[in-house]
Amino acid sequence: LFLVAETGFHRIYGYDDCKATADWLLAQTDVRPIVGIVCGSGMGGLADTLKNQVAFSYEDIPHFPQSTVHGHAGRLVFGTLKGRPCVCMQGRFHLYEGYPIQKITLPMRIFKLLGVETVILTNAAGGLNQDFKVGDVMIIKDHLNVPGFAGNNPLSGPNDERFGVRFPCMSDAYDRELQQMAMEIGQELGYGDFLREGVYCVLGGPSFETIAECRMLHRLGADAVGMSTVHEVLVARHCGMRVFALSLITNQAVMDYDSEEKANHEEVLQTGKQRAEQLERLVSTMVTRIEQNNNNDA
Ligand SMILES: O=P(O)(O)O[C@H]1O[C@H](CO)[C@@H](O)[C@H]1O
Ligand SMILES: Nc1nc2[nH]cnc2c(=O)[nH]1
Repeated sequence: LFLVAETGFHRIYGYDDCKATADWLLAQTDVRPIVGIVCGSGMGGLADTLKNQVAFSYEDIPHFPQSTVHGHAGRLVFGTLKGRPCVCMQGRFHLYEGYPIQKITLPMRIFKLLGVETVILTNAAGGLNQDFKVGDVMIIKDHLNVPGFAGNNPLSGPNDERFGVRFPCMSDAYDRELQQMAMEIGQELGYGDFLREGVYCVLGGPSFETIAECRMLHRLGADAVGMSTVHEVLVARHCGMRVFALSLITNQAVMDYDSEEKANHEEVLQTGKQRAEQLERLVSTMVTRIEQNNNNDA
């Protein structure tokens, strides 16, 4: 019964709710996705590259939250990428939208119950690493979960063993093989000049960081800062899906009191547009190889 318990004002969606939503979706499409993709701010074009689409507006999907942020269309798109069955969130949810953290990550559990094995997460982020430039693509190798330090973790609350263990390991959160694969594909596609790797730090937002905050995060080992992804990674790993994540560096975090730069969402969306095609090619090539990897394993 605790699965439908209330925490404070918010209903927790449990296994049965996630299953009901997954079954509702599966009843309306023949696509059986093995890869789930989440589009970051301004990167929704990725979803448009899926062929043979069956798309659902978030408002029509039982238990699904609604997108409220510009650059997040609010559609769940099923289809194929180079023949491989995928599902793609054209728009994600963020803490600052006011949703309880468990609701932000609900789609990851629905992905799992749809049959998804590998999740590819994308986001827009500010560059803290001084070697990074706007337009760089950072393969995420690790994260700093700042809201988690204060107890704001989507896995808080009763644990349902059908999803995963009470205390999941996170030292292997980002699949090393997939990171390697992305590097190789990036080199093959001629993206070596703007492909990086690094540590992503999540904050609650919606305000962008102060100069002192950027300096602090940089000293703590973060290469990029944003307001998403990490919560999804925690829930995806908890239920045993493989995770690959990347950040598009859409702006330079301001680290210097002499700087005239000001972070803003328009710049974030604009950079997304400029790199859209290359990101789409990188992700779709990865999807092709992920399938091959699984076949090789079999
Ligand atoms: O992380 P995504 O969804 O790409 O969005 C990023 O861009 C927005 C700020 O411009 C924030 O929501 C931040 O998290
Ligand atoms: N927190 C944060 N999120 C972002 N998303 C895109 N750019 C940024 C940034 O500079 N800071």
